[in-house]
Amino acid sequence: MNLKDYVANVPNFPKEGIQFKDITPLMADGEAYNFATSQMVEFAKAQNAELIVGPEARGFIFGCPVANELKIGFAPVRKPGKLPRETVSFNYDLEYGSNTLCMHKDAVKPGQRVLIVDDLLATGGTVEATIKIIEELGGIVVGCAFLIELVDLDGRKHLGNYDVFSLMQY
Ligand SMILES: O=P(O)(O)OC[C@H]1O[C@H](OP(=O)(O)OP(=O)(O)O)[C@H](O)[C@@H]1O
Ligand SMILES: Nc1ncnc2[nH]cnc12
Repeated sequence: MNLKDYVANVPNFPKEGIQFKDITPLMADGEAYNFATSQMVEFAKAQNAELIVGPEARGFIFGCPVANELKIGFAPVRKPGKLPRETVSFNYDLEYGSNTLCMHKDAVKPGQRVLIVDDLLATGGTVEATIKIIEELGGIVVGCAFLIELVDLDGRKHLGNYDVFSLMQY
């Protein structure tokens, strides 16, 4: 299966100059969606992940099915003001704009093996912020899995010591 057949490129969204990768056609096709999450499940098994962490909102789309298939937990990374209990937060820059991300303080157990799952690696700011939060909470990041990697933006420069898995590269 060629997963790229299920990704629509949208020029100049949400800003001039951005080539936006729209994953909704992939999500709409049950076979393609299942194929993509199954590949992430295999990576999660190989890394002996005990918890999946996914950033709002598109990280939920891939992280939750992976966690559910493995019968392990999922912990959300969210934008400020969304999580109701005590949080840890981190600021970062995006390909378009900047952001702050938060996790509940008790979302990760000290020593727990955590796999980060998201739809897309661009500049790497989101995954770097997520790693910082997980490690502050005492978790061990055993890898990062993405549906799409935008290689020209070199997000891997933030991920030198981590195992990175991506299903499609542009
Ligand atoms: O590698 P980076 O440069 O950090 O970019 C990648 C992030 O950007 C997108 O999320 P976005 O912040 O647009 O939020 P959304 O998932 O809620 O649309 C995408 O889903 C990744 O999480
Ligand atoms: N080019 C892009 N397409 C889709 N999501 C993104 N998140 C950051 N950059 C993106």
